[in-house]
Amino acid sequence: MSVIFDRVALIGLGLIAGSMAHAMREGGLAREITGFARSAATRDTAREIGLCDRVCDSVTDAVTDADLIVLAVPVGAMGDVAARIAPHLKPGAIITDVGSVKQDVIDTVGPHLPAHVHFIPGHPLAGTEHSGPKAGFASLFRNRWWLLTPLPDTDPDALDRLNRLLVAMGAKTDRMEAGHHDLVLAVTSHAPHLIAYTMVGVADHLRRVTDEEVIQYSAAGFRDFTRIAASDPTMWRDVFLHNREATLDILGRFTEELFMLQRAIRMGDGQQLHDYFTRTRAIRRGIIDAGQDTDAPDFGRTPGARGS
Ligand SMILES: NC(=O)c1ccc[n+]([C@@H]2O[C@H](COP(=O)([O-])OP(=O)(O)OC[C@H]3O[C@@H](n4cnc5c(N)ncnc54)[C@H](O)[C@@H]3O)[C@@H](O)[C@H]2O)c1
Ligand SMILES: O=C(O)C(=O)C[C@]1(C(=O)O)C=C[C@@H](O)C=C1
Repeated sequence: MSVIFDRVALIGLGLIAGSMAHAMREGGLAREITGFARSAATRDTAREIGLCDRVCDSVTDAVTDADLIVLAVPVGAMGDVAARIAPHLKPGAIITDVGSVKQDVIDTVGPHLPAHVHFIPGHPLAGTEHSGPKAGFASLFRNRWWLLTPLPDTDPDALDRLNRLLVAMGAKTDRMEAGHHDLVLAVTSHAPHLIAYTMVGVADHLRRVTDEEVIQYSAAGFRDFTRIAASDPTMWRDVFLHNREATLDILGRFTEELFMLQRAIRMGDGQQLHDYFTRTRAIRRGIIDAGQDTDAPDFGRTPGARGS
């Protein structure tokens, strides 16, 4: 692999930035990686494990002379970070983010950035329930989608260069309109996380009645919920606050379906339950047949260039 960016600045040194650092180093994709995180403890840990070539104590130092700046902080912090770094950005620099929500990030980051940089919002559809500088690993993005939501006037050369980096880190890339992205992710990621949080909350209430049995005998389905419900509280608070409308839309639909199934159970309508589960099984099999079993199904993405 060859160098794609001379200097990359990672702002926020958690799971996603850390995984990018490992993947870029493994592939020799950047000549120098600088990093900054808000908390001194996180910066110290990042230094201890040698996550970046240079961990800076100020965000200004981290972005000065950077060719690529990656905003990898919770969605609610993106606007503030953009405002702080804006005066220090090199002309021609590319700024991307990895936030799980796109329209809100465009609305809060975009207005701070000078006209002489290229802002290309993005979102890797890859993660774990772990967070922090020690959570990252080089293969996180391998064979996973990385969606880009470029603005209409985005410079094609800048887009191509960023795309090359993402593909070199192992990702499959696609483009999507930001509002559409937020609706798709509300279905495939945001609402499912809220449902997992709720289910674990219900089990926690029940535990007070049944003592330890809920935990001791937890079956595979519930264990999957607990894994997801262990995800970072700040990140997920911000996702729901900043993708509010799409999430509420999907939760409204979810509640209607749940009531319908609840009624079928109450009425003993086995046929309705069986038909419903047959349809959902076909969806799962369709995902596997399409080779997407590790990622989100295609909910009518807008057509766009694929990176791989
Ligand atoms: N975790 C996932 O599964 C996942 C997947 C895809 C995208 N994302 C998105 O990536 C972003 C980062 O998530 P993560 O999982 O790496 O989180 P993380 O909690 O592991 O890391 C976040 C980092 O940001 C730092 N930070 C927080 N506020 C800051 C601020 N104001 N200025 C500077 N640094 C600040 C924290 O110190 C921490 O180092 C989020 O926007 C999230 O929505 C997460
Ligand atoms: O695998 C997980 O733990 C995840 O939740 C990752 C996951 C998701 O698939 O929903 C979570 C949030 C993101 O923005 C992208 C990916």
